[in-house]
Amino acid sequence: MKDNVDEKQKLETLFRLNKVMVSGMNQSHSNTNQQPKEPLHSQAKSNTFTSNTSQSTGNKNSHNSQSRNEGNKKNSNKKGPVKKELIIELRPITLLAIFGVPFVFFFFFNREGLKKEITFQDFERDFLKRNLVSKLIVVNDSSVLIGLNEAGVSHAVQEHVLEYFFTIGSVKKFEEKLKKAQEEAGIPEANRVPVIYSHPTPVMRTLFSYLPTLLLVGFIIWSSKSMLKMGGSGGLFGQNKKKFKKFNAEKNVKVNFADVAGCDEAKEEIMEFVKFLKNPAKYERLGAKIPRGAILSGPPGTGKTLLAKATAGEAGVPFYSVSGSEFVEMFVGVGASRVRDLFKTARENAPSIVFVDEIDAIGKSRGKGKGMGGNDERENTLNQLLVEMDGFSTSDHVVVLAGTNRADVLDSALLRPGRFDRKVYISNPELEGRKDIFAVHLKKIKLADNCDLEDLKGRLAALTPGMSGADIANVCNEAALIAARHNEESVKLHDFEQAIERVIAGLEKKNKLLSPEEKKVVAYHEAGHAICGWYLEHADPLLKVSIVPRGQGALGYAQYLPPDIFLYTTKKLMDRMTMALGDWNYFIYN
Ligand SMILES: Nc1ncnc2c1ncn2[C@@H]1O[C@H](COP(=O)(O)OP(=O)(O)OP(=O)(O)O)[C@@H](O)[C@H]1O
Repeated sequence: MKDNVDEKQKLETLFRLNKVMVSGMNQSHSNTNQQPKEPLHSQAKSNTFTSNTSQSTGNKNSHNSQSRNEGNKKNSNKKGPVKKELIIELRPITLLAIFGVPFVFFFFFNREGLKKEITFQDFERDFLKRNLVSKLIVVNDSSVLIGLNEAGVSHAVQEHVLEYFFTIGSVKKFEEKLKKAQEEAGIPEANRVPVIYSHPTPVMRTLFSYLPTLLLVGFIIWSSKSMLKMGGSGGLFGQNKKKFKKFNAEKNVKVNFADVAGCDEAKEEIMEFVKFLKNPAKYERLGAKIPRGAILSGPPGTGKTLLAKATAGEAGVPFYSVSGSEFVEMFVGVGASRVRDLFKTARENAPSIVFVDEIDAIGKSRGKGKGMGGNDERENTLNQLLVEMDGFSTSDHVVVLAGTNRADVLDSALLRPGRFDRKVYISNPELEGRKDIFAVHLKKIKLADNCDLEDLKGRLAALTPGMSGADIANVCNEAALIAARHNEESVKLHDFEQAIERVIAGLEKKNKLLSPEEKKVVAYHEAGHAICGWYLEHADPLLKVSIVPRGQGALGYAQYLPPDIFLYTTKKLMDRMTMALGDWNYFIYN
């Protein structure tokens, strides 16, 4: 019995909640002209499809509310304090605190079970004629929700139903049927049931309509945060200063000209800048203008960066270096901004040297590749560089050096006098140059006692024709590594020879086992080269033949010592070709 009462109370509560929900729904979705602040039933009255004058409607409204109040009073007399308590509990805060979670659960998951579909005839007989209806809500022009008055609620509670509804074919027919039914029931026009038209948007549909926007906003926030984490950038639309400042700054450069060997002519050219930076007054007094900058070009590893750094070290000025490729970012304007920032810093710390490595990354001739996706951002960066170089006078005491392997592709605007007016070419070192470079790098290596430095550097220089300064530095380092691998106390000539082989031909492939037959073929092949080299008068002297596989694909190799010459006679070229084609296998197998 007690359970039954509880159940009823719960259901009544639900009715109240349902009423609040429905009234909220009406206020937001009804296609009528209701005033949102008016009580629900009086709002509804203004939407009856019976045609009344506005004055009479107002009267009817007050009449209805009055009768409703009376009804309320009667009902409250019947049910007493229970009903009053229920009304008090419907205050929003109380509602949220006490019924929030169960209500949400109940409303979303259990509502369906408490709905009851009836026919129009049922509605007419059980609700309309018994005067249980307070209003009718036509939802999406397809179904009609029955709004119950207090008596109706009691009826529904007894039936354990939260909502009654019936479906309709068309609104027009429904209206006609309702009108007829009300006439038959003898309901006076003034008391006819108000009809509200509602087109609620399902929660999920609303959510889905906002989903793309929410995803986009989420993505922007996420990418902003992750870029911030990745270092320096202030997000997708907010590149911050940190990222622009991406250049190396060395205030106290330790490298000087003694560390750069084998490029005396280049050093001489650059020396002028050093003298200017050390004593600018001497030049300015005579009205001389010192060149703004120099392009250092040449094959990779010939010491261009080293020379630029040594210039700063020699002059005792700060050195700001950046790679051309670092200017180019996916964001428009970042490159130009970095150039501005770089030059601003250099000017603030003048006298100073700015070095742009791989300047061809931004300094390529403009206009090429237009229409095929030419890189405007690169051009913007280059333009900014040109502007900056024009913008400072020699009195700024900033020298700009740039390194490139491709001076031939540079924009002519860069090379005109007043910008990079000096062009310094640094080639691979020749025998004497290699000796000097070996001397620089051998200084740092612990040599065996029986190694004479003069003799060693001569030998090594002879063994390394065509090598760049970087190759030579690599050979010295490899030799030290090999000696360490063999637990030697010092580095010997043998270690250097192994290092040179490794740098020239690649790593020895110990696992690549050749069959005796294969070894024989490789041996004949290499012997062919060797014998040609040995007997031909103008061929390069042969140094070594090996059938130990090395590197990616070589099964053996023959090493020669070509002299540092620039002109080849016909005889020399013929002998070279004979030696290259001197594959003895041909004679053996044919
Ligand atoms: N002339 C040289 N004297 C002494 N060391 C050298 C010389 N040239 C190159 N090296 C060695 O090679 C290393 C690499 O040289 P560097 O970076 O200056 O070459 P680069 O010409 O700028 O190369 P890239 O064109 O690839 O930028 C140097 O750190 C140095 O150890």
